[in-house]
Amino acid sequence: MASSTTPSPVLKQPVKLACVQLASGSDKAANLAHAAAKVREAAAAGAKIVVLPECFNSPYGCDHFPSYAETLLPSPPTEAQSPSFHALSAMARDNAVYLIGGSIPELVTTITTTTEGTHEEPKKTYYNTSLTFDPSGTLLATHRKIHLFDISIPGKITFRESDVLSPGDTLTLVDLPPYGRVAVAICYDVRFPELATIAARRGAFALVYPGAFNLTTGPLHWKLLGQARAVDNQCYVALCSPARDMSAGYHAWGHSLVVDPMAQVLGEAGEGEEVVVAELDGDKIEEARKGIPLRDQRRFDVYPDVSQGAVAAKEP
Ligand SMILES: NC(=O)CC(=O)C(=O)O
Repeated sequence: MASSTTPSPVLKQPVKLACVQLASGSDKAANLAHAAAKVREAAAAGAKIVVLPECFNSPYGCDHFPSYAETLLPSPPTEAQSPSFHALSAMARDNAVYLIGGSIPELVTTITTTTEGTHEEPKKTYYNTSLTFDPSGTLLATHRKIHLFDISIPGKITFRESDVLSPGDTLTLVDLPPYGRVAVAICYDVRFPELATIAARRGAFALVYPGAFNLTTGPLHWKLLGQARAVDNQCYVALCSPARDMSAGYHAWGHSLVVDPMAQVLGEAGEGEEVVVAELDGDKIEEARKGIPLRDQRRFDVYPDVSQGAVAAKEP
């Protein structure tokens, strides 16, 4: 059995988190300006942690990733390399909030030598990448979507991010003092419970997923997965979607939500633009863990603890 200890609270003081369910179009500069206005609105509502959706500065789709991709490395990039980096940094700084900046397509260009060794040619690799900034506008963490969205449901939806994107390979934990630690992952990553479990056992008080489910999987799984990750790990979960746009190529489900450690939905958007604000309270995590003491009842003599051993993680 797991040992019985009394860990210190993972969320050290209550904090308001906002999911900004954003309408984005094809004009990147307009998307960034609009995001800035909505982050301001979230901050004015008292949020100290603000979350934007997956691909908040572009339409979502494999055809769009290369044309919207920005160069983030070496960090910090120039304004020309990544206008989104600079816009997100300014949004965090201007509003004095932690900003989990949804995701943007990232371009990494590497120079490779051809097999003949005669000349070099650039190789382009694309990622779906989330940037987290602190209230001074400093970059705290970069998460590259680990599990690419490759699905095929006949007659409904086929999507293959791996046709264009490469997967990230590290779990991302970010310290947000004075509150505590969150995990950041992106959309399809929410379907992989191991990732969430490792993050929670490594002290995350919230699992934050910018995401963009669709009209097939959204109604079936979006809320279910948010509640499942919360109840499995007895922590908060935030899922932040783009607003639905039926004129776009990809129809996002919307329904951004925040779930508490007992799997109760604290706030949920509809389909359109909305800012969902919820107060996260460390006592709720401790109450859930005390009342249903899973952490003391685990049977690591029967199955392994996935959070132990070699995990590729960016620890803060
Ligand atoms: N868009 C995603 O990455 C995931 C998704 O829509 C789903 O899992 O369903």
